Amino acid sequence: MMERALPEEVVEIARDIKDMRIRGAGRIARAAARALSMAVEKYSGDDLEDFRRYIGFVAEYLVKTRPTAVSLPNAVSFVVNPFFKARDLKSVQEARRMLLERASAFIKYSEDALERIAEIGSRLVQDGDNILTHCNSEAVASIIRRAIREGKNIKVFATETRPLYQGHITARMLLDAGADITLIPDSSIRSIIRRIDKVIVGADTVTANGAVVNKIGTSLIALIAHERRTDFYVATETYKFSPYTVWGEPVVIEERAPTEVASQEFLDKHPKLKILNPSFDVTPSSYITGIITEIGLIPPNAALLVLEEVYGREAGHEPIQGLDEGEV
Ligand SMILES: O=C(COP(=O)(O)O)[C@H](O)[C@H](O)COP(=O)(O)O
Repeated sequence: MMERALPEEVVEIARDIKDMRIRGAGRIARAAARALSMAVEKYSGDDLEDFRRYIGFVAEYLVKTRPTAVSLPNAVSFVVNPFFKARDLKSVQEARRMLLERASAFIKYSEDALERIAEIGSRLVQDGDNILTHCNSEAVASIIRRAIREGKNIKVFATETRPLYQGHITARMLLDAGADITLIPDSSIRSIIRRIDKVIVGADTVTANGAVVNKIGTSLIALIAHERRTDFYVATETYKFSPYTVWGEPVVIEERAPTEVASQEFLDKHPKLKILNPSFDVTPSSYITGIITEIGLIPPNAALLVLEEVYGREAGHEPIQGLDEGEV
């Protein structure tokens, strides 16, 4: 792989994604689209072949920041694939325009999708509902905000979401929206579930067979909800459906640093101690009541149909084009 200097703004966004200053699958996807725009704007040459290699390099660099949320490679593919497929481009200028248009189209799509999800999701929320959520999902937050705006009197229970406490972000966000919100320890779900009418969580990846990959602990909540016959919904944009899983490519579960679980001091004191810190888990489709997307409320078993709808006959596997071309 050829190393090449990247604009500082692109490096900074990649670093923010890696270190989770930008986090959540939707925000990560939009940040990647923004980073691609910046990379395009900062390119100063006029050699189309060199520009192709440069964009391929930036695309791969961005995709490598975090492995689990398919929204990231899907956003990058949405922006760069038409460019790599276009055989009639005559100048860098023309290519630049195309990429910038695709990047802003993705960002707009993503923002509009959240509004649609809010609209569709809030129809499921009844006045008086107690809703449980896990981690921090802007798709879920958009539904809850909308339900509150519609005058529904609801209570929200948010898990802390250890080890990084994304539940605190959810609590802050929803307090700002005027929600009645209660923060609960992750381990309290089984004793609290009897008070819950609906669980709504976000997604990092939805597989072709309707399983949902989301923050670690999600599958345990789904299991407990299933045991008690409590509805368990997933709110997600369709660009979190993974075309890569159609032919069985596994979803890589991110393993994060041991220091997120125990302090360096504690680890130094106990050098034989092992730590496992998987960041996501997989909830099987049989525990999921429905998936709330911008194209409608779908049964998890229809995930493959959504992939066909979004990717057409390319749903099998559309890798980011250009990444295996030449030296990139
Ligand atoms: O699991 C997480 C975030 O994990 P992390 O904090 O490790 O990124 C969220 O539930 C999904 O990304 C959906 O979020 P959104 O609906 O905002 O895309």
